[in-house]
Amino acid sequence: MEFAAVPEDYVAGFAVLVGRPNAGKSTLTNALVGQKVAITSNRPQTTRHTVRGIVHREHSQLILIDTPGLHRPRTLLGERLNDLVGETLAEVDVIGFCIPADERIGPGDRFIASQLAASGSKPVVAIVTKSDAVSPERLAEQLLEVSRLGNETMTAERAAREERRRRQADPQRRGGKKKKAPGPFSRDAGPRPSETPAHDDGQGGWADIIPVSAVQGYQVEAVADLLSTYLPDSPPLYPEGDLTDEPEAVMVAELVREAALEGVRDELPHSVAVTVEEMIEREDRPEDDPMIDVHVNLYVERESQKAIIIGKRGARLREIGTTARGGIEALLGTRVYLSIHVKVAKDWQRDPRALGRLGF
Ligand SMILES: Nc1nc2c(ncn2[C@@H]2O[C@H](COP(=O)(O)OP(=O)(O)OP(=O)(O)O)[C@@H](O)[C@H]2O)c(=O)[nH]1
Repeated sequence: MEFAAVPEDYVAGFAVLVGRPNAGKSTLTNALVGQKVAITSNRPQTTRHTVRGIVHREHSQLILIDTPGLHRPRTLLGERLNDLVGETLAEVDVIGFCIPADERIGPGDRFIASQLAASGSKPVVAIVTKSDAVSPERLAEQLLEVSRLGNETMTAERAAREERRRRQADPQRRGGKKKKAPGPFSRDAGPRPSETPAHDDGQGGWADIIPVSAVQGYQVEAVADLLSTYLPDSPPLYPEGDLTDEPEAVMVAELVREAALEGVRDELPHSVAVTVEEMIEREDRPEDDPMIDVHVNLYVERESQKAIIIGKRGARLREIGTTARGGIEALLGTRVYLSIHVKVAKDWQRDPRALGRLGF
């Protein structure tokens, strides 16, 4: 691409949307990018893989990374998800913390806020999502509560940081005997660089707070503008027109997984995983009507779950296949033959080798 044509004040960089499951991250990503790239569903935690959307503007390029909901780890898989989120936070220029307008701020939000405050070095914009779902009065209240949350978590984190610094500067306060004066390379020599706040927004809380409705398109542009103000001067990082750089196979797997979760009575989002074994163009097809053979494995943890997925005489599995095939055909732009093999992989969530095989 031709960088010489880029305006002098061009900015480009990475943003990540975090928030508890169902907070509206995927829907907002899609609204910002203007095309469906992440997978949305009304079930929590469907977004396992990092899916990027790119917002191209005349003077900016905002690369959005959509992460799974940051949450308290329960299983090894949960821990992996949180690791992934931690790594992503370190790589971005700005963090958008999504908090839905139509739910009270809860322990999940507080947990995430404290994690963000502790990681400390990146500006955090609080985005109050689904603002169409509540009255203006309730929205105003929620904005106040979000601002309060920012003040509480950031202030508490700063106090804790200050306390750590004091303890390190004064060994007696740590309850031990008085030691020799610390040498220059000792841990007691003062605050370590990582404990110095790299970003101080001067407000005691969030870098900014903004309400949005991804569904009604209210303030979507404003969110893109606001996030872009935190990007560094840089030429575009991706050629224009790239909406996602996610490998197709990952999207295909997500489409199958999403279809498999729809309509399942019990919430089993962590018990289903999908791998794409093969995607090959079928030979001997007319040139104007190609077809791709897609073979996937759908893993569940128990025989009982396998029975749920397959359904009576295979009825559910056929439905899953039809729904997923529709999405995959739209994605690939050709006809698709989809075959799904349902397999039981016992306790795959707790088995690191199985997790590796499944791409985590
Ligand atoms: N009314 C309204 N509903 C919304 C809006 N944005 C998202 N939703 C709904 O909220 C639900 C969750 O949205 P997602 O975008 O899948 O949420 P998420 O945070 O990506 O969820 P996970 O993938 O589970 O982390 C879906 O049913 C959406 O239709 C909005 O602006 N207004």
